[in-house]
Amino acid sequence: MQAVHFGAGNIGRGFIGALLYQSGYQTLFLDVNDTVIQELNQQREYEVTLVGTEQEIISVKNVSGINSETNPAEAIEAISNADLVTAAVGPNVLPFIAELLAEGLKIRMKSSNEPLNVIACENMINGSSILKKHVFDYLNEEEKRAAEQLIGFPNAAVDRIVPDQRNGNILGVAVEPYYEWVVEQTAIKGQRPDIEGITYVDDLNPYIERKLFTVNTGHAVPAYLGHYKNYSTINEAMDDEEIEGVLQGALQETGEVIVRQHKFDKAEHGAYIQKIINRFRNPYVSDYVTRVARGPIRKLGQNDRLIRPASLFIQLTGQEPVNLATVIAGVLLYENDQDDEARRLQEQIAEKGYEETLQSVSGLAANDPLIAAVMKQLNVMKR
Ligand SMILES: NC(=O)c1ccc[n+]([C@@H]2O[C@H](COP(=O)([O-])OP(=O)(O)OC[C@H]3O[C@@H](n4cnc5c(N)ncnc54)[C@H](O)[C@@H]3O)[C@@H](O)[C@H]2O)c1
Ligand SMILES: O=P(O)(O)OC[C@@H](O)[C@@H](O)[C@H](O)[C@H](O)CO
Repeated sequence: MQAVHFGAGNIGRGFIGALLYQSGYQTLFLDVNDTVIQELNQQREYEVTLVGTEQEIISVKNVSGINSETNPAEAIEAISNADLVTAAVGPNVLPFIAELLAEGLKIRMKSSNEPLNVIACENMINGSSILKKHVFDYLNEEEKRAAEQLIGFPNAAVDRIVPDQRNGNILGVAVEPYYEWVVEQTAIKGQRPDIEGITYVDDLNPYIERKLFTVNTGHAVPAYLGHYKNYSTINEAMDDEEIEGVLQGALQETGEVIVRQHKFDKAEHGAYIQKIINRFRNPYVSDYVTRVARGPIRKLGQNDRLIRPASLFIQLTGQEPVNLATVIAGVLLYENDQDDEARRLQEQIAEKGYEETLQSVSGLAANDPLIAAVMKQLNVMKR
């Protein structure tokens, strides 16, 4: 079985590629990083090291790559012949892979009636549905009708902490042992892909919101407050009692929302929160605050890990989400010249000020109580 995966980065190699190999797939990675593609084609395998109290090494074999920027024709052909397409390129990159994907799907739909599923494995709500919309921009009406019949875009939630690799080994990845890959089975066309480790569910919404608003909201706390306090790694930030306090508080706030919205059991959710916090403390995983804080404009988006649960918390409880407001203030204070979005955010702040910038990137109305709550915390932090 042949899988085509967009994005041979951290999660692509450290999670999706490993599970696909263990389930018997040959995986062809499409990426624009030529060094990684060349190395994949030379080595034809790489190691994923599960780091915890004990180490385990998985040799991921049957892999190859195509530089989809310099060699689009081969990439399109590979897509047209695939048994499964997956992607982990980052939410902002999905529009840029859509045309190539659409070209591959057009060829496939002309030559075969075999269904195909495309799974976007990004930290976002409705990632595959959003990718589908971008792909459909490149199809005519007849192609869209055929694609509605044959091409599934099931949404997914993926969870495994895969830090940037700084060990000089281009392909090898050190990852935490924990993982979760939940896929919306109702949107699948044809047979469910038989991948060991996927949990299929009818309604993904509770799972993606629980993941995004616990793991990713939580992760944002040591990232932004850690950077604010001059720590460089998540582990260092996790040793700071004040940060730990905001983390616990923020996850109580998002927990209130998740339990009420999705009827999760309160005690079970409490245990889930503590398990997540322990994952951030894993001393064997060395993760930099700048990776976890990357893309601050995206992270202040209306449906992302901070604004959405904070808004829902206000709506549902009528109270101020003091801890989430503190993290959002931390995002507004995030300065990092190496991060394009952080630079752009600070440029906007210099031009329009914090309040107007927050409104424009989050889509919140000027009189939204969350804006006032964030400004209150920002003033405390700037003192
Ligand atoms: N790293 C994690 O811990 C983790 C965990 C869960 C989910 N995710 C999500 O997975 C996605 C990828 O994250 P990552 O950490 O692997 O990032 P990454 O930067 O390590 O990998 C992204 C890869 O996409 C490639 N890419 C960029 N533009 C491309 C294009 N046009 N076509 C093909 N490839 C392209 C990049 O070269 C890179 O190799 C994000 O949405 C992230 O939120 C990451
Ligand atoms: O990938 P991002 O930028 O959306 O978020 C940064 C981290 O929180 C994220 O990559 C986590 O490590 C991952 O989501 C864990 O499953």
